[in-house]
Amino acid sequence: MYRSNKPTLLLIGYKLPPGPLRRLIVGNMFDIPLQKEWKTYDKWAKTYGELTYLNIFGTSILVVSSYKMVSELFEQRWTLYSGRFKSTMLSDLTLLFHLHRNPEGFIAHSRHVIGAMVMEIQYIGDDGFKIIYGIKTSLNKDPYIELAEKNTGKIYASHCTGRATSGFYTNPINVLDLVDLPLVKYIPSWVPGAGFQKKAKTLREEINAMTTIPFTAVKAAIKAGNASPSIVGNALGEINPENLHVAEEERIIRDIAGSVYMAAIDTTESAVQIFFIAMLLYPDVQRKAQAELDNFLGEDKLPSFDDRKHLPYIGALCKEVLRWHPVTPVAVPHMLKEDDIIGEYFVPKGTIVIGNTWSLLHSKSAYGDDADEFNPDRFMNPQTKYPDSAFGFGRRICPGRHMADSILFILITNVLYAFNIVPYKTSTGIELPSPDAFVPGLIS
Ligand code: HEM
Repeated sequence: MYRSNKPTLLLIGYKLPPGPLRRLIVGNMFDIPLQKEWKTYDKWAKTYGELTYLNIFGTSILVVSSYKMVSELFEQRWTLYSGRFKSTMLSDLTLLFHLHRNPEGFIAHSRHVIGAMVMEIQYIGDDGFKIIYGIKTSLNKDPYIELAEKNTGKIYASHCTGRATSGFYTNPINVLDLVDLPLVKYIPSWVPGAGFQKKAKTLREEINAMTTIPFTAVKAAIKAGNASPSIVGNALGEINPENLHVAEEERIIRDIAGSVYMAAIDTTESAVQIFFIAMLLYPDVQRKAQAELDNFLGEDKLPSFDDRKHLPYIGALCKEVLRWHPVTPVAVPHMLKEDDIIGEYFVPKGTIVIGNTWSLLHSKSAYGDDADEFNPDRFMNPQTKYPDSAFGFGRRICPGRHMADSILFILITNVLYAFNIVPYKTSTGIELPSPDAFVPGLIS
């Protein structure tokens, strides 16, 4: 394999990777399903192999479905495969989405701050978001958590390549809203089906609220002299007031904190919900985990982070939660920055590149014939691959993954130690969740 940045026209002799038949103009628009899109991606992986090529209204999409190809493209060729695609709906957004799209330039500074935020933290503890904003959250109806719950689903849905809905977004978003189709934004809003401009406006306002509200609260607290220590506070304190770019620096801090706020909450919360569903569907696993806790802790002590090394089955259970139903089953798309050659195939610049998370984490060769079942025992074998694809790929892999892992561990151990998770009883019997009932969308 070799890589070339030659212009498209010179690449005679190469073909596009295989994929479902494309229709005139719309391409594969109608091949992306409204429900459980990861199942379709999985079917494509089985039909077309490690690379599946799609095209929607002229925008190329490449689905990557093998560990070998994931490593080749997202890791070895990371300079090409780490871009973020531009969502037409969100294209006017400020730094936050520039950051997502293109990490170069002043972004080096930004990424440093994100890294510091996430890497220096082992766990959040009882104080919720104190670490980012220093804002104490309340147990009931906390406005900051509600803001995140209300909006993150929509934001993620806007980055999805399917006609997705998200758990928090009940109005379906059409694929036209989602992929980067430059001409689409010039369609007048009175054209039937083109109401996405209105949706985009609402979405922009909501994202703006998420980045601005907590940031403004921290600034007000600093001014009033009663701010708790926080990363936002520290970063603001480091700005040199004589710097000509104070406003720009503040904006960077605001948007980075906002992006962590958006990236952290809905994902982690979704993983916890998946844990509850698994415990309802697999009561034997629950009992086995509780037996491990009881054997080690006895009756007088709540589990803590330090106990992790003594609780291998719970550690395996946490990994299985991430693997069994990945929070982002169709991953967060990357964007290819230049034309590329992969073996006999040509992939054009601007292609949306999707790691096929679901298929990778349900691969029978990696996880065994029972890969569709929830079975933490598979991770008791140290040879079993850690489900890192649940956190994305290459240089874009989730920087909050260690924190997410710690949060999951402490929540799971404490819940299992104190509670039995049992199905809801109705007059007609017990109600179990269906493993097929996961909502479609980027965060499922
Ligand atoms: C179970 C919980 C979580 C899951 C499943 C998850 C998953 C992901 C995924 C799939 C991506 C995209 C990676 C890619 O583009 O290839 C991502 C990005 C990101 N995550 Fe997480 N995440 C979780 C929790 C967190 C937490 C707790 C934080 C912060 C404290 C966080 C911060 C971020 C940030 C800042 C990005 C953007 C990175 C970039 O664009 O370069 N995530 N996450």
